[in-house]
Amino acid sequence: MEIREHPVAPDDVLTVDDLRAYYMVDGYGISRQVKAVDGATLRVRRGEVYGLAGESGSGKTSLVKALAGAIRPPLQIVGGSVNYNFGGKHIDIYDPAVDIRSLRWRHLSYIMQGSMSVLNPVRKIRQSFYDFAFPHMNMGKREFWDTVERHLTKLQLDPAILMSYPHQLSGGMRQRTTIALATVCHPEFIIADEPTTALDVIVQRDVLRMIKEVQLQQGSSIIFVTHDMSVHATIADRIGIVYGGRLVEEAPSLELFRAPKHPYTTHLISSLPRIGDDRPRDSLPGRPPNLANPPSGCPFHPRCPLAVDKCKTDAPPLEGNHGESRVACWRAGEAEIA
Ligand SMILES: Nc1ncnc2c1ncn2[C@@H]1O[C@H](COP(=O)(O)OP(=O)(O)OP(=O)(O)O)[C@@H](O)[C@H]1O
Repeated sequence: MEIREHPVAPDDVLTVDDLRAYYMVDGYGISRQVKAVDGATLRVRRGEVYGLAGESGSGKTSLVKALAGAIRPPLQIVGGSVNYNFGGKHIDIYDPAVDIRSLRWRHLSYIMQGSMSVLNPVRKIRQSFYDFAFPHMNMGKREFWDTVERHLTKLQLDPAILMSYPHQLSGGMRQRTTIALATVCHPEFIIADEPTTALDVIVQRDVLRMIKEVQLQQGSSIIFVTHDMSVHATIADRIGIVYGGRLVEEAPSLELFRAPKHPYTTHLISSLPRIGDDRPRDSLPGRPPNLANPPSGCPFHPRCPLAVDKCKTDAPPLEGNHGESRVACWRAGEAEIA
């Protein structure tokens, strides 16, 4: 594996430039490209929680698969780059000389959607820890089990769960166990795709608290994916909004919630329930774009209340105009929160 000194920005753990990942689909003799990730450029800093938001089908999962090096056909990388800075070493994840398996668990942990299924249903939890984590820990068995128990205790999980079968745990416990498993090797970077989606609100809160705890204890950087903006408000330091396979806005969380600049973000925030305000919320007319045949210009223009002619022909670049925020919109900042 080629490991070079990282050339830039020592505080950035992840540097993504113009990443494009398409599904190459053949059906009835016709080939189509689904442009699920269409030119993503972003940075994630050491120790930060970067939230990725956007409605179903916008491309969040495809983007994080590309970031985790978990690409399988029909998804293909068609351009751009994904670079990590692990402990000062620069790793281009799509360099053929890089063995992604050697990065898993210790450097890069990917908690994929429905990840509770990694727990083998017919074996005790203990066995899953042994199978997945032990080979990466460089220690003897006794020290390994001591480390696992300490880790579980720190995350407020009873080590007795090691002797349970997955079906004996509630959904929330299973998800927390999966997160404990994914973090026992102290990875520098964690990608978690919708880890709280199937859980009720109370259990969701426990899982979020646990993820925050991992970040504080281990100093890991985290990309956290959810369509639920209220979860982002709880956990994310910065948020990227994905629409139609593109990043359309990015800002520190407080700034994004206080003063969203993209009309789509403004809509997402206006739809959040507010205490004492039970007025019905307007839904967004129209449907998300078909990424096999995306609209010309800005992907949001067919649904945008502010669209002008230029939006139909010219795709706006994702640009920062002040501070840390970036937005891709010709009419940035003109929509108001309802
Ligand atoms: N195996 C596949 N073949 C073809 N197209 C796909 C495939 N998987 C996903 N897509 C398409 O890629 C686009 C992005 O999907 P993706 O799952 O990344 O979105 P998402 O924002 O994560 O949505 P969700 O939250 O529902 O998972 C969608 O248009 C989807 O239909």
